[in-house]
Amino acid sequence: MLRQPISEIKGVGAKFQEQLNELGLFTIEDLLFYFPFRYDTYETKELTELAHDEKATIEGQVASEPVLSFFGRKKSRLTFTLQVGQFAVKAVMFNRAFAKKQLNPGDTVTLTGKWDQHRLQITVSQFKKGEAKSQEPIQPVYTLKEGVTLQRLRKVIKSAIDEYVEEVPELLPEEMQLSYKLPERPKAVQQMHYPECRVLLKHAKRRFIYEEFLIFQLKMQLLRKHHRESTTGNAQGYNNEKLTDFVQSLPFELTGAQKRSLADILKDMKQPHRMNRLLQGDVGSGKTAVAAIALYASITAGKQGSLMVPTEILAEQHYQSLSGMFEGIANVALLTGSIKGKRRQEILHSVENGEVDILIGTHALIQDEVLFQDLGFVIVDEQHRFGVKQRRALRDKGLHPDVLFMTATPIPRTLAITAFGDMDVSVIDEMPAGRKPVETYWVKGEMTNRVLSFIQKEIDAGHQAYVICPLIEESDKLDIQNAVDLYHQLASVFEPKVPVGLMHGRLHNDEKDEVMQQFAKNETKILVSTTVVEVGVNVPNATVMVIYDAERFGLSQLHQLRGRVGRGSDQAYCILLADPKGDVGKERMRIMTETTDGFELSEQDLKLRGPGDFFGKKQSGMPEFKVGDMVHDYRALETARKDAAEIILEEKLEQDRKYRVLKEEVYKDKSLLGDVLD
Ligand SMILES: Nc1ncnc2c1ncn2[C@@H]1O[C@H](COP(=O)(O)OP(=O)(O)OP(=O)(O)O)[C@@H](O)[C@H]1O
Repeated sequence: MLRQPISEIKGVGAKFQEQLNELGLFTIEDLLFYFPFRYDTYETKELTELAHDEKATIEGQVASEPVLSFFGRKKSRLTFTLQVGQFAVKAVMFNRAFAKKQLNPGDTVTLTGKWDQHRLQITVSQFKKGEAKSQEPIQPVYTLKEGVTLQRLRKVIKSAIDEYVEEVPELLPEEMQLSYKLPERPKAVQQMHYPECRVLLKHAKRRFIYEEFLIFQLKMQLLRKHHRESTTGNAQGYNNEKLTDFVQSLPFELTGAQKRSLADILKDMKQPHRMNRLLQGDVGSGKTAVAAIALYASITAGKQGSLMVPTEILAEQHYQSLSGMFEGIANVALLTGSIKGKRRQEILHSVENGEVDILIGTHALIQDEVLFQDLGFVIVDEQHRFGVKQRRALRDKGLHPDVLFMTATPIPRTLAITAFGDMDVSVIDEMPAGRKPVETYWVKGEMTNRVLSFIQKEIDAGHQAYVICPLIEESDKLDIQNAVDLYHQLASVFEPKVPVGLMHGRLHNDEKDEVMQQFAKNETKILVSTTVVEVGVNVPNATVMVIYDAERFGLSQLHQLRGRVGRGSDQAYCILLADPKGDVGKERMRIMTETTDGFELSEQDLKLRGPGDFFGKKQSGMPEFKVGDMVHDYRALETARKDAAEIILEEKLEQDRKYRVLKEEVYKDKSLLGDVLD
């Protein structure tokens, strides 16, 4: 019955039906689940608690004879004084001349309207004689379209509820409803539209938030399961002994979190299905170390591995460090867009004939000409910078390579489990021992000289510094000009005693290599750079990070930049040079100085910017929820995720009749039925 068209409802004629259709409302069910986006409450408050310029409801006694005046054509204004406790409030009503007769001095009335705190004035949009208590306290407000007024929509929804709400099917089995104390579905629908009180509304919302998240999680996890079962993958029989030797040869002991992540990865490798895992960890937490070990494991299984990174600088850096690590035990090669001609052909050839064990590179790795002999393992660093297509292209090069995505961007867990609900996630939530949090200071532009002498002091102590110049998004030309200017400026202050290097995106690759090498070898002491050093660059001797015009960066980016220092055991410093104008800018600077925890920071960033902005709109691919909010309702999201996992593990949708309705709802999504994965 709920699937019947809206026209079945009394009072919905052809025209109204069309207008409702434009709102996406076709069936009675659509209408019942067209929830308000906001609720207006007409609960009275003390005058002192009212917010200026906001809607308010007040109750008081008419204290003066209402004065009616006319202006324009047919327009009128009615004013009177309302005594509210000890305050005399001026009430103004437009175009309600009729009300003059109804309002007599001494009458108790309840007025709703826009409150002007400064003038103690209310511009009335609704009035009612009598005390506030007799008013309906909570009013639903819906998204509307031309021709559909709020009153009309409320009325039709009311009719739909009166006649059909009992037919709304219960999706959740009783045990679930009971354990979370969720109201029954038909009752909850009713409360969403016509809440009797705040508490009941809250429970109704809670119910739909959970339900929405649960269905979403079930879909994501079913996709993941399907993905596993339908891909053959390869069980990689790595050599445990060799692996242990390798881990022991590292100059440090793995942290507990690194060990746990590694165990997750190795377990996936052994499974016959394809690994699809996200390795997430704060900057400098040691993801690359884990990746290297995993790559080695794959090599001991007789496969080739590949590491794909977002910038050439990073590719070069990983190439240097992995070549060192694997010296004598594996053959590492580098392939980037700038390696051309004969050298390129040679590399391509040795990748194809299996001489190369590990290929490191940028997007160049996914080009058609690159063929592997037997690609078993692919690591994609900074995954959200790669499109889905690119990831797939690389994956398709091997038979069924295991894929590990790494991200240094501290995606809040809430978002990770939502956005990547179809992946397994390992988190490195522990820093290597001996790390000291980076001390962060926010200083005004006028203090630049003091900052420069601080840099000098650190250099005297044997350390090095990064100086990041502002990023100008619209123009990387200007960006580079900035870097060049700043470089000259600093060189004139520090050189020749203290050599300064310059890095930016427009440099030739050979030049980039050289600049980076000089800095890594401590030949240059200060590196002036644009944000190209943002990700992954690892020079543990650098202890100072100065960021010019820091207010132009988002929190996550500042954190990434800051992560370039504090990678060794020496105390490191991050200095934010900023003169933010707005509150958000100031707030960002304050947060940066207060926390070095990337996860906390990104949660804060999310609050300041909203989820859409977090990954950048285009890349976001974030699901949209009707009732739930991923940030505020993250606990419900977590619970739903766990419950969904259990339901799937125990095959309740298939086996348990109590889950039949839920199953139908989940499988309404056609993508779960066809072969549409990846
Ligand atoms: N368990 C450990 N103990 C001590 N040092 C470690 C440990 N693991 C990694 N390191 C060192 O810490 C530094 C950062 O590690 P790594 O580059 O693996 O981090 P990351 O998470 O990849 O960093 P980023 O996100 O910034 O790229 C490196 O110099 C590395 O050698």
